[in-house]
Amino acid sequence: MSPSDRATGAHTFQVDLRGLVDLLSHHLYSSPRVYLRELLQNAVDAISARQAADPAAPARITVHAGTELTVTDTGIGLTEADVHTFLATIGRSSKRDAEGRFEGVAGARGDFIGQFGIGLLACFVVADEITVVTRSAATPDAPVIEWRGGSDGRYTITTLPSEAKPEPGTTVRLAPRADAAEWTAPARVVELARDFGSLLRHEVTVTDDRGGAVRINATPPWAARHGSPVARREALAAHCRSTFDFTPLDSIELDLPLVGLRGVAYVLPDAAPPSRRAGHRVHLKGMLLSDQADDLLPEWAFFVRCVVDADGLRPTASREGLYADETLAAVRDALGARIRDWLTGLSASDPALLHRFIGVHHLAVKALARYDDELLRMLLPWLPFETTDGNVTLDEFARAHPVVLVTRTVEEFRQVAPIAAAAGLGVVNGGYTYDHDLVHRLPEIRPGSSVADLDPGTVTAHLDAVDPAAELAAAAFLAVAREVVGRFDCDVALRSFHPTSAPALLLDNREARHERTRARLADEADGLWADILGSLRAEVPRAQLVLNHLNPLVRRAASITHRDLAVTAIEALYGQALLLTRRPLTASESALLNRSFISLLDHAMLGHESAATTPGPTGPPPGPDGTAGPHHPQKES
Ligand SMILES: Nc1ncnc2c1ncn2[C@@H]1O[C@H](COP(=O)(O)OP(=O)(O)OP(=O)(O)O)[C@@H](O)[C@H]1O
Repeated sequence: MSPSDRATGAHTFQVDLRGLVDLLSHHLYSSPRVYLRELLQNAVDAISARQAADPAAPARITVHAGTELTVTDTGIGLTEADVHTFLATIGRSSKRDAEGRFEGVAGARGDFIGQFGIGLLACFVVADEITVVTRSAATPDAPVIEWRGGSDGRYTITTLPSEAKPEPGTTVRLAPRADAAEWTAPARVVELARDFGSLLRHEVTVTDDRGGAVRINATPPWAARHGSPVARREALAAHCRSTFDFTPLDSIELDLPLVGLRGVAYVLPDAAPPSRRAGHRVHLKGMLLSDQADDLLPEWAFFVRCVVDADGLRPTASREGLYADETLAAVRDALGARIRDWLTGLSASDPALLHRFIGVHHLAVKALARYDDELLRMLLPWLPFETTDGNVTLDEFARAHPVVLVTRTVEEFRQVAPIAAAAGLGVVNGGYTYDHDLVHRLPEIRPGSSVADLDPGTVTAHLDAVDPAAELAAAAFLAVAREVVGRFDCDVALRSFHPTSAPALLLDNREARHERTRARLADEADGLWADILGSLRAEVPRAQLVLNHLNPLVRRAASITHRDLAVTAIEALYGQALLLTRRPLTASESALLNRSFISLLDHAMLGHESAATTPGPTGPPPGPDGTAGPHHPQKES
């Protein structure tokens, strides 16, 4: 402390080494498995440092999984002074200088994976002691040094005879604790080494006590030479199968030289829900950083899973995620553009594949096309929509229908589609996610086509009016009908339409229903609430019950003169049309259905009883009180 420090009362932080080692080694990483990643990474960096000065230097990493675990490299090694400086100082790294710049030729070339000077501590998750035996390649006459470090922060340094390590390089040795033995068992070590190191650029081998040796890395398929484009495609598909366990619909090669990125985006063969973002495997300089990276691609690209290896992206300190900086944002945009290009290029290069792709991923494409004019122009004609002509593309549909009508909800579509189709109208179901918006953009892509929202008025206008005499004959019945359904804010019209088997059509839409509910609440409420709801009141939109004059049942109903039966008939027709809309019913609608059903049953049984008691088919059925009468009076249920 300087005199001036004393004067101002300045002090220096003290570090409790045990606590720090515990924090970094146990709490920074998500799983003990990372110990092997840190050891492999140090070995790779040591080889890069040696090769920067001597490109012909050997480049081998051997992991031995036996009673002890060792990782041996042919890298740069350390002198005794290096050991004190780098191994024994937490946060000090030979790969960066005091200003945080990468050190030396290898550092300048961006060859190093490590940078924080804390990685070795990950070994304390599985062992209480780390032993490093090292011989420097940079200082050939430097002795072999053994460093032993404990998780309590103590370390010793011993000079060993030259035979202890005849060649330059480093061996790190761990004696796993009993409770961590599962992480160093040979089979587990092979699995971990494959997972982390499959793309490492130096030879990595795992050996065991029985003399077994497994090579865990090979040239990735995108960097290897292939005999033909077909062989290349097959090699990529095989890589996808072994990495992700699916056969891709296609493989999109990724290459961004500016950040030294190469890899592949594999197109999922099945639809993935947009909410489930696919985890990508991101390697930095060959070493796996994450198998669940979700910020590598734009959100819309949820139909691919990537494997990439990049030099220019930065890891977070736990080395389990990508550091969210401008480079990552630029990489995300560039990879997004690449995937978009693949998609747009497909329509020219492989329409059959595009069809298969759209069959599986049309939701993703629709989501994407809403914000991307070029893609929309390219792909809208290919996208399937539910229409009155079946499941067809918009292009096909627009060719057959100069005016494309679109519903806002699936429910409206279900309701009017058969009748509209019979009346020659072309209707698209706009009720599914994105579809309504997309259909409305059709005129931008197909000049001359026109799109309109389907409303009840449009449908009714296309249904044939009945002749005035028939209308007049049905006037009494229609008056009862208007009175009965008027209570539900519904009008009644008599029209002729196909199919003749449909007795009635209820034209209604969700907005109108909401508006009616609001108006009813305003009527029921009092005080301030009624004023507020009342001030919102617009003209209350009414639904429309269209009775089909071509339907034999409706014709017979139209001639009913008995009021009670007419009420039951209209309630039954309205109830049936209501059910066909497939929307939830209100309490009063359910009560109406119930009532009409019971009344009809009553009428049917009455007819049956009268047939049994009355001789001759022409006699009128008796009333409920036993008196003869043409019809049974309506009963309230
Ligand atoms: N196998 C090795 N060969 C040579 N030097 C090594 C080896 N392993 C570790 N070192 C030295 O020990 C230092 C500390 O290693 P450590 O793994 O803790 O951090 P790092 O690799 O520098 O950075 P990071 O925390 O990002 O992994 C390294 O900078 C390096 O100088």
